[in-house]
Amino acid sequence: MSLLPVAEAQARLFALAPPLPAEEAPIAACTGRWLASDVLALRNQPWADLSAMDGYAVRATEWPGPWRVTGESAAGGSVPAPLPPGEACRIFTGAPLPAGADTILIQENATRDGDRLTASDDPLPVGRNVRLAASDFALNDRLLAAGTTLTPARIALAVLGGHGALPVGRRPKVALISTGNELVPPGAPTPAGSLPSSNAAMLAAMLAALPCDVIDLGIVPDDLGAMTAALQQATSADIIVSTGGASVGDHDMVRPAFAQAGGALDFWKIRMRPGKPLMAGTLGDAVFLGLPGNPVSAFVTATLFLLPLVRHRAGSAAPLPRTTQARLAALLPATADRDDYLRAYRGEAGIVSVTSQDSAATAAMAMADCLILRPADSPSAATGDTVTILPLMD
Ligand SMILES: Nc1nc2c(c(=O)[nH]1)N[C@H]1C(S)=C(S)[C@@H](COP(=O)(O)OP(=O)(O)OC[C@H]3O[C@@H](n4cnc5c(N)ncnc54)[C@H](O)[C@@H]3O)O[C@H]1N2
Ligand code: MOO
Repeated sequence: MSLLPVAEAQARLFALAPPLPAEEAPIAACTGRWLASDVLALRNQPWADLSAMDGYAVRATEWPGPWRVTGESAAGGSVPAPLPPGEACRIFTGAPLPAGADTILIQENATRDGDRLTASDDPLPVGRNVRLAASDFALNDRLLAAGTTLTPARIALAVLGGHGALPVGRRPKVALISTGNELVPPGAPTPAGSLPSSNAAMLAAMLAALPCDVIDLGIVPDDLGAMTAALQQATSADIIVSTGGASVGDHDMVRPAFAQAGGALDFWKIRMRPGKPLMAGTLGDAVFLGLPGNPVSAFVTATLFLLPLVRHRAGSAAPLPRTTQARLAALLPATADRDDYLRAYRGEAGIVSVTSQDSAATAAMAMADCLILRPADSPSAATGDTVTILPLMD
């Protein structure tokens, strides 16, 4: 198989399975999820012309008074009676204006003597300190579009629009499988020949930022039967992810085990560095992603494929990571025949790639807060050149 370009592999991955069915989730369970359909306003906001300040509702044309203070209007109280000419209504922030009033004189600029009121500042334009009915949004306005992620601000908007629950994509179940005879669980003793398995903990930490449920199926030895059984056990998940055993060595069991378990491989080997041995396919209703075992390769391929796949299946209309442009603080060598995803950080003087770009260099990876995207066959880049970067989650 020839090496597949990254964008093509991402498109093929999304084509393997549609977004999961929608469900109605209470607002408290919506954070970070994606809307399955448009959200319309069930009410006007504000519901009436409301005061934006504590003070007096008056007619601006009667400035500077004197007015006779008659009624009072407070948020949550009853709608005040219409305001006769020459009169003012004591009013508080968020309260409805009486009919006839059009402007709020704030109390700091008012002189009051009993029920006699005058303005002590310059005339105000009509409508000052008033929030007009439906000026934020009106009944039946489309507040949010399907496929939008529910940020805190959008949750506020939906709630003010009258919603207590929203239609969102179901949370994908993601099963993690670590493979390798050399691996021991985090924190366990590491006799010679063994090392702690870090990939599942790293992937779970990356996935914690997304609306999904992670099931860690633990460490599976480099054994065809054991790996086949682990994959079969994982088919109730929506996404199955393995790390390790993805390459061409005698102990790399993932591809044969996937075939043995009944999986249909869609692609293997991507034109990227790190991450070349990445593979994907379907196993029952689940989408399978086989990530390389090197921790840096697993990190980069999870950033470019696993997190986007979770977003896609959870209903995102824009599942790919965002990129931006930035200036280099140091030169970069020319690239070879694969796209480079260099681990880098944003320094005071610009972007700096970390010291080691080896796909097993975790100490260097831990310094990175972005990836520099360098297409295959790029010439060297000089200090001050603009490059494309992909900011990483903190
Ligand atoms: N002859 C070739 N050899 C290799 C090729 C190739 O094309 N031809 N590709 C290389 C590339 S690129 C990569 S990336 C690696 C990926 O190999 P695997 O996915 O088969 O990974 P493993 O061999 O199982 O492990 C690689 C490395 O990572 C360590 N590892 C594995 N799992 C974990 C884990 N859960 N936590 C921490 N560390 C882990 C493992 O001990 C190995 O050191 O293949 C190249 N070889
Ligand atoms: O693709 Mo491997 O991830 O280059 O080391």
